[in-house]
Amino acid sequence: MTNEAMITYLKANLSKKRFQHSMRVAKLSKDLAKIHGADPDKAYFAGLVHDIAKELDDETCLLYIQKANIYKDPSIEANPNLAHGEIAAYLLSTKFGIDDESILNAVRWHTYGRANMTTLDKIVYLADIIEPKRQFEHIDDLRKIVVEDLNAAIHYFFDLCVAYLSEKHQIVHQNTYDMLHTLR
Ligand SMILES: Nc1ncnc2c1ncn2[C@@H]1O[C@H](COP(=O)(O)OP(=O)(O)O)[C@@H](O)[C@H]1O
Repeated sequence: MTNEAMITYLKANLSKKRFQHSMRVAKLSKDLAKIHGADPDKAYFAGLVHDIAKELDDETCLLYIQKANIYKDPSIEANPNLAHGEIAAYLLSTKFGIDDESILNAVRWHTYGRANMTTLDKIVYLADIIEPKRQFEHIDDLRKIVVEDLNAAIHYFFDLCVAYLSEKHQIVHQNTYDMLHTLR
């Protein structure tokens, strides 16, 4: 599937806000791939499609969680839409014929990470968090660290994320701890 065809699909099927976010994540993922030695075209495409399932309601997410046999971490039990990355990878492979595992994995794990993240996984995970329209305390520091060192950026974001999630009384997905323990 070409970038153009996917952009047309996303424009027609996502809200304007989500579509524009996806375009920014695609562009930033491509730029980061050039800096950190990943494939810029794969990074662009993964960024483009990362949120293809983000606007599904909880009922539909639960359906796909069953269908795709997605592990029901307590954080997902509490918030089925948290699994939108894993659902997106399932949809991209079954409905769009995308078979590049490195792209599917970057999409699959973009929200909570996984053990042994690849450079492409890290790029899409971080691009989603720091795309130009995001705004939160310490984001400018985080943006600098992302350019220097992807692993350090993930550690830095984790501390912010834990504080943010505990404020919202949300549970950190187990994969996020696995990601941190295996970063290299
Ligand atoms: N339960 C969770 N476990 C681990 N990481 C999470 C969890 N919820 C959110 N995150 C991380 O925090 C970021 C911001 O979360 P949130 O504001 O809920 O999502 P978004 O702004 O993408 O809609 C996500 O992109 C993800 O990296």
